[in-house]
Amino acid sequence: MDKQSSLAAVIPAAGIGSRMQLTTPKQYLTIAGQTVLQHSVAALARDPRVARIIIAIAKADQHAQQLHFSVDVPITWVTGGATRAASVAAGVHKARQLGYDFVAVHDAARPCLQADELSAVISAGMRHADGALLAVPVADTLKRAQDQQVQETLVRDNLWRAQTPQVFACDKLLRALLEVGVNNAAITDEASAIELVGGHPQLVTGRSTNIKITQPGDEALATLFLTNRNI
Ligand SMILES: Nc1ccn([C@@H]2O[C@H](COP(=O)(O)OP(=O)(O)OP(=O)(O)O)[C@@H](O)[C@H]2O)c(=O)n1
Ligand SMILES: C[C@](O)(CO)[C@H](O)COP(=O)(O)O
Repeated sequence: MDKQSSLAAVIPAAGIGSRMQLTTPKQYLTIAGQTVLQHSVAALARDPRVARIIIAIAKADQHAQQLHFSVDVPITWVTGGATRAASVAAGVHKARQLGYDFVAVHDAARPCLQADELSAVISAGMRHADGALLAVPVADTLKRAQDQQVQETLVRDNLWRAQTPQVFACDKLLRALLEVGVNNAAITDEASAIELVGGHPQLVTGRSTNIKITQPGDEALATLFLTNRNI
């Protein structure tokens, strides 16, 4: 019988959240009774295929050790890097060291992920050679501007907003991240690293409720989504 493929989740949680303009990094904000990171960990632990959760935190982090995670999945901590891609690479490297075949990378700052979204992207990512990511088709009319004056309206056909989780074979993702370089500003997500080495990850339609807490006000929206699961 074939060995069953194993999957670890990797959570980049080493950012400072500068756009939120808070003194505490956004992953440690408490919303709906738990920190944003605890919500994200709980969301990932809901899929039985997630065998371990690897969390990349900043070297000087003083918040993570104070948190309790009520999940059955083992948690491993690694030190993140100066960029999101460097933090992800540290987590994927650990996943490979521990013998996992696949990784599901999920931003600490996306606490509203739902179980069916996670399940769909894991299935697609383990099936497609170039992996898969959750994404939402662009619904608004798009303008390119200069000095806040419209220069042109873009054709929005086939444009998607990338989210996480993004699911790839460990070896493939690690090789791509190292080849394109973790300090490369073009690498804003895992799929972009795979694209730059010639891959075509599969898009899995998610929901707009899977927001990334990025700017002031996003935490109120996330609270609303977490407390009203029928939205
Ligand atoms: N060096 C970094 C930078 C970001 N992240 C993580 O990547 C996710 C998404 O990044 P982003 O929203 O850009 O977070 P920050 O970099 O913290 O925010 P900002 O850009 O506003 O400073 C977050 O969970 C963040 O903690 C990370 O692990 N390591
Ligand atoms: C990975 C990501 O969340 C997908 O939308 C996003 O690319 C992170 O980007 P940011 O520039 O760090 O906000």
